[in-house]
Amino acid sequence: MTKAPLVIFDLDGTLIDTAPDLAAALNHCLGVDGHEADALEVVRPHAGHGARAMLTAAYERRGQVLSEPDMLLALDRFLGHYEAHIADASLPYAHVVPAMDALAAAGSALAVCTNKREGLARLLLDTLDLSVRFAAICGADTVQNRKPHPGHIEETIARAGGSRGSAVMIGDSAADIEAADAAGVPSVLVDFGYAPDEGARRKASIQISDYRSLTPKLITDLVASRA
Ligand SMILES: O=C(O)COP(=O)(O)O
Ligand SMILES: [Mg+2]
Repeated sequence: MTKAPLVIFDLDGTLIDTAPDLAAALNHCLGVDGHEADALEVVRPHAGHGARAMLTAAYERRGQVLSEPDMLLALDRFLGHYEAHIADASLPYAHVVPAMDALAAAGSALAVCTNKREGLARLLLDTLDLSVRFAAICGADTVQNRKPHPGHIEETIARAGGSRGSAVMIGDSAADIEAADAAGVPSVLVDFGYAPDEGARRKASIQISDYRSLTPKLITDLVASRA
């Protein structure tokens, strides 16, 4: 029997616009070190690559390289602030909640596959009252190898009780699209996320600019294209 479609969402830059709270955590660290805050638009392109990448880029902009011990201290400070303010300003992208409602009503299961730590992903989704929608929430530390490794998507599918032949990955970055490609799963690139590079655009099965395009028919067509 063919399984119901499983729609797997990346989190940062795909399902939730987390950049404002990530930028606030970064600016907290910069402030402690006596630096001026960065504007959200400067930080946004780095927001999908994790705290270490955001800190590295911010100090690079100031001509500085943090030593590993200083980086570990900054990471601790960043994550402490972020956890305490995880959904002060983070919100689901426009139209994604009705799109998930329609997918679920049409029989699709939903899951999250994120390079955020699972605990932070769950805290964010709990705070926004979204966790119950997902058959699985699979973070970077849930698996041995995170995206772009295909194992991250394969483990998400297994935990959600889905199958590779009926799964579709929705993401905003090359890591999402490459992981899907390597797992043999069709992918949808959202072009409003944090890091849609050229390679991701080429490799994605399709691109969307608006969640009103993410219909049950689009998902069944993508699944059928791999059958
Ligand atoms: O936190 C990160 O590194 C990126 O998270 P994402 O995989 O949900 O975009
Ligand atoms: Mg992302």
